[in-house]
Amino acid sequence: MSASSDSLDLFTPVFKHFRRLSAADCFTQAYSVTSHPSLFHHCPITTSIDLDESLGLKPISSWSLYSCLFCDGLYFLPNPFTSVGQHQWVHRALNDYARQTKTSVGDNSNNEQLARIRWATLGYHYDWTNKIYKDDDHTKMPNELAKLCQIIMQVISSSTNCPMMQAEAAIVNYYHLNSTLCAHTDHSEYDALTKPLISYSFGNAAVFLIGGQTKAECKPSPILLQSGDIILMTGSSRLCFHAVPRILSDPLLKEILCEHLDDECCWSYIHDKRININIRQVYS
Ligand SMILES: O=C(O)CCC(=O)C(=O)O
Ligand SMILES: [Fe+2]
Repeated sequence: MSASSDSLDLFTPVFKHFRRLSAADCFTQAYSVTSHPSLFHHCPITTSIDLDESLGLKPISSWSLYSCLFCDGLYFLPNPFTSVGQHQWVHRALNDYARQTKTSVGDNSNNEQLARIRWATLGYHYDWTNKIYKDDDHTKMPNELAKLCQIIMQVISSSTNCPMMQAEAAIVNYYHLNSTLCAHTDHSEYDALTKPLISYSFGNAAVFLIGGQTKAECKPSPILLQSGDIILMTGSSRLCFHAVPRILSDPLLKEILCEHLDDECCWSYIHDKRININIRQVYS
């Protein structure tokens, strides 16, 4: 008897493929603008905004924005951060976000717990057990994170037909080199289909897989995410299955953060980790 289309899983075999692949082959097989230019469509940026220095961004005139031709509604903004900026965001994720809020290792992480931390939540806290947000479980969204989200949204939505979004909840994911994130969809936000989700990567590289709204719809596509890269999921991509099968030690990381190697604490953490910060609007 053949598998019904509902039970057909085109996602897991690709996840397993990238789990097993050599790091060198992951770097070449996962899509980037340089390795697979025909899969990315350049979207000219038409806006100019004065940037607050605390955001650690390069001038907008130097950014390149792409829509991903392999996934409708997915946008890719290769690293718009300065190396000082990337360091600042890693520093905030470790020294502020991991210590002040709810995390996988309790509310007040010390240095030993920091090594074990897997996630932190900010703004409306995600309840992982019940897969909901509660309107009475909320801490302040850090100002600089809300500001960063607003600038990125303004640039992308003025250059595409992507709607704006308010930063109401953030999940910070802390990955070791052998960590994975299983296939899932992010559908707990009230207006998930019309409010985009922004996702920032810092530290080592990752293979990010994005497929269809069911695992049977299509094979997932692999994207290479490196330090500073931003993706935005809107439209139909917002509800697509995605996963991180692989974290890759990035030989360029030392060079990117080299000016800041005197910050021993940050480097000793990030040299074999990846940090992902993703931002959502919870309520409509
Ligand atoms: O680490 C990533 O790039 C993805 C994280 C993610 O999908 C999530 O937290 O929902
Ligand atoms: Fe997700």
